[in-house]
Amino acid sequence: MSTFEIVPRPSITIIGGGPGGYEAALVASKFGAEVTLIERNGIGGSAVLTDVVPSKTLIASADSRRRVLRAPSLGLQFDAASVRSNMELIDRRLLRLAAEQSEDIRRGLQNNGVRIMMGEAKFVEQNVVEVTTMEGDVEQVTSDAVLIATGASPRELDTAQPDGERIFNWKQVYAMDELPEHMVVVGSGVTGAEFASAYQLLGSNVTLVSSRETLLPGEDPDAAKVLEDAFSENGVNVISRTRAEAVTRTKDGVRVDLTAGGYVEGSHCLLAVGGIPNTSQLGLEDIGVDLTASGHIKIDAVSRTSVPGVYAAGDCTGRLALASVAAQQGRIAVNHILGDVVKPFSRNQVASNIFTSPEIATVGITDEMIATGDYQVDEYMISMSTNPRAKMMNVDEGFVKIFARRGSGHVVGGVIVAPGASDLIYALSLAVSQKLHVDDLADTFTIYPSLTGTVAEVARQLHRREEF
Ligand SMILES: Cc1cc2nc3c(=O)[nH]c(=O)nc-3n(C[C@H](O)[C@H](O)[C@H](O)COP(=O)(O)OP(=O)(O)OC[C@H]3O[C@@H](n4cnc5c(N)ncnc54)[C@H](O)[C@@H]3O)c2cc1C
Ligand SMILES: NC(=O)c1ccc[n+]([C@@H]2O[C@H](COP(=O)([O-])OP(=O)(O)OC[C@H]3O[C@@H](n4cnc5c(N)ncnc54)[C@H](O)[C@@H]3O)[C@@H](O)[C@H]2O)c1
Repeated sequence: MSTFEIVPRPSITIIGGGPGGYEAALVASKFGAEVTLIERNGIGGSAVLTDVVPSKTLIASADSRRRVLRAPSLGLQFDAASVRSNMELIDRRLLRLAAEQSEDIRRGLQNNGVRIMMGEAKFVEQNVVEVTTMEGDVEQVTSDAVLIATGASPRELDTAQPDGERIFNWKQVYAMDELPEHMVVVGSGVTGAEFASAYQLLGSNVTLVSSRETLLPGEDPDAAKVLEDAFSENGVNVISRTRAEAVTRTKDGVRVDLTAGGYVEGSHCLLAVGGIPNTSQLGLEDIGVDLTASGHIKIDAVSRTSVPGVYAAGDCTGRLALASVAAQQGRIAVNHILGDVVKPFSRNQVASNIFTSPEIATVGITDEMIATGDYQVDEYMISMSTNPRAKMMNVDEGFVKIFARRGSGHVVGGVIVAPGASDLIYALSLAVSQKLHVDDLADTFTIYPSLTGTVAEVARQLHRREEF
């Protein structure tokens, strides 16, 4: 007799086909659950179709142009004026990549036996979800548990309505025939900073309207400073401590009125003023799911909502809006539903990367958390400009910083600002998740010459000699 004959096959309904939903669906179906995934737009979610994949593909083109234009400093000679960004080709490529990835995920789900329903879902009861399909048919799905992974949408300002021609939100920006002559980016969070960096590197003039004193509020201040210097050096015009009051079309472009007075004109405007959770049309109030004041779904560390059997993951929960976090929360929910070993979600181990030039990667405890006084750490930072490989590559900006628990010497966090920081951070991420000691990092072989040499060097500086 097989296990499935003894234990009934649990059924799980998942609303939303982004990383929070599709990762959970894959894990659940592999472990024998009967899974229905409902998606109203496209499999892969916003992450694959409009947010992560297109923006990072755009940035890959921008970064290639940056490297080509820097090549003369390495002794290469060519006509730099001919290195132009063809937006039509760039946008076509990134949309194709996004569509292909969506299709890969759809195939993977189907191969694993997940039932995919394309349509809009809402709760009827806590274990009954009603789906209105693309064709207008209505069907009810009843299951043992429901996972909500409905993501978020761009926040809109009444006085700055995107029209998809000159005024964009981040989902609309990939339909341009020509490189914007002057892109005004509103919002200096991660989205605004990444797009400002990308369009400048592609060859646009860029103005960034920042409501704060510094760029990247909440991120590592040393890293934000490196980016501010890079923007200043590259000619990105940052207007700080003012908000965009209104954005309107002019004859040839856009005009952005500022709350501090005055205005800035450009050819195009990109609004990057944050997101709002997709939680309002789901019938959550009817079944008693608790929401925060901002409309996010309240969950605990194993992704449970206030209603038994209803779980939530990803951007709709407002806990670190990252694709990797959404996927982990979804996997945790499934493990909990299926009664498997569950490791609760821990903010203190999350790694993230800001894909500007240079990249900014962070893991574990942050400067902001240390400032609360809850964590006692020793920290050390070395500039990348001292690294031999960086010199060979003509990299003169960036650093490695490590936080070690004071007294024990265990690595609890770190920041890497460098080209390829998104890959370099893995060593620190492993150290944080496996509770390695700074001496473990220091004693691990690195390649000479390599950027990771600086990771080991920072760890060596944090070594404490035992007193005899
Ligand atoms: C410009 C940009 C760049 C980003 N880059 C990165 C990055 O590089 N790395 C990173 O980790 N994160 C990045 N993020 C964040 C990342 O996109 C999100 O954290 C991630 O998409 C969250 O995944 P999710 O599954 O919660 O939601 P989503 O990816 O938004 O998927 C939710 C899905 O649910 C569907 N849905 C909603 N309501 C319903 C309903 N009622 N019925 C059926 N379906 C519904 C939606 O159509 C959507 O497809 C970026 C965000 C932005 C805006
Ligand atoms: N590489 C990545 O992993 C990546 C990339 C993009 C976004 N994200 C995630 O998505 C989430 C959202 O980031 P975001 O940058 O889209 O939103 P955000 O809410 O973090 O930043 C929006 C910024 O716009 C400002 N703002 C609001 N109204 C304004 C106005 N009228 N004028 C000027 N500024 C205004 C806000 O003060 C805020 O600083 C973050 O958690 C981020 O981590 C991740």
